[in-house]
Amino acid sequence: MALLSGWDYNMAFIRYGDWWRRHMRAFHQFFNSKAVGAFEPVKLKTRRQLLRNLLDTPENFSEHLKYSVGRVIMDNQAVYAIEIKPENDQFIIITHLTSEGFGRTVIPCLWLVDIFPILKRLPDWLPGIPFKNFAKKYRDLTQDLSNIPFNIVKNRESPDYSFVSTSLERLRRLQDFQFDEETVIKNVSGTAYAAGANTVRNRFFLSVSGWVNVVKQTYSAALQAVVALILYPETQKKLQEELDRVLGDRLPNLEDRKDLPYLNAFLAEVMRWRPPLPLGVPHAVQEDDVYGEYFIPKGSIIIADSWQILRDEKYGPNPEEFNPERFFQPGVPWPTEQFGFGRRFCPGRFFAENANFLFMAAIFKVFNITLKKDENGNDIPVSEKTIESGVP
Ligand code: HEM
Repeated sequence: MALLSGWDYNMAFIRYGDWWRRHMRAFHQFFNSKAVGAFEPVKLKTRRQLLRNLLDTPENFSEHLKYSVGRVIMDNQAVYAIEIKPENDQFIIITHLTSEGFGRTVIPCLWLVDIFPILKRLPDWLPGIPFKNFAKKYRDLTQDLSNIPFNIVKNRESPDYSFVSTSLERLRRLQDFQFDEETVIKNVSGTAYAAGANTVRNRFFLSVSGWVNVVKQTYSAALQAVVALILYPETQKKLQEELDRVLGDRLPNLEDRKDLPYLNAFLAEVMRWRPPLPLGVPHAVQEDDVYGEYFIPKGSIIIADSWQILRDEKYGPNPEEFNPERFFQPGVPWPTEQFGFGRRFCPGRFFAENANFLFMAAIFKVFNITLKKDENGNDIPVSEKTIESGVP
């Protein structure tokens, strides 16, 4: 379904092999644990704007966050070096529209065509085939998401400092390169742009009451952090106590991360408690395989149940309870399964974790997060059951 909806350039859907390895190499150059430090200035600039926006219109929390991550990816010295307008920007709107489609595309077994690929041969003119209509609705938009910004940068007269620009410039100087190298650059930038934006937008559908329901169908690690603070208010006190003690009056930067153990444990617990992709990305085995007493025939779809794995007893008792302190118990590991497994393990995790830290730490430092009031001044409660689908 992902390929039918135009996501063929997204690395998560490229089959393992040489073509995928070339993408991964290009991606790592820019997003490895050291290289992502280069994003810090643009993240800090974006954060200032985010805090101002939150102060002015806190009820638009979700919108502001979505804009901020989009801006970090698009901005100078990042992927494209394209300035984002403060409101109604076409590049942010397009991520918003495509991520709605992406969310439904990756839900395992939602589409019959994922189980019986032969169905894709059905002609487009046959009426009443939901997957054809869905794919048609999103295909052009999904392709625009990658093509439009790439072509803007490619057609610039002088190079800038973005990933796309420096990679194209390097290519021009090389005497000997593979003819499709430009496609790799386009695909990698398109993947980073889509993945960055989708980190913030939920891939599943939410129904929460309270002030977080201003934008329904939205979730993110950040939004789940807010839900956790509302449901477990004592956590907010501990976070703010640590931030005030360590930082005094200033806002945190990446250097401070090592001195904020409670905040780190809090962010890890948000990912364990409400992983953004509860069932990961489905994969298919390329060869017959045997696991324990199971024979797995070539072509079988494998779905990693990250939601359940993150509830394993190795994370301590009461897995449904939100408890950052579980990571201070001896032998309890830091969670990783929210980022997938093996060689397809998420390569954007360093970027995502840094952005999450910088944005969340600053928000908790300067704001108190409370429930929205109804017209009589009473708190509107938030339901703990925030994810309606995509969870086993
Ligand atoms: C909280 C944030 C994020 C989470 C929880 C997350 C999670 C995941 C998961 C579960 C996968 C599939 C892994 C597998 O198949 O086993 C994945 C793949 C991927 N992610 Fe992320 N991701 C996040 C943010 C990002 C960001 C910000 C980027 C880019 C800047 C990114 C880039 C990618 C790419 C390129 C892949 C495909 C890797 C491959 O082809 O093997 N991710 N991510």
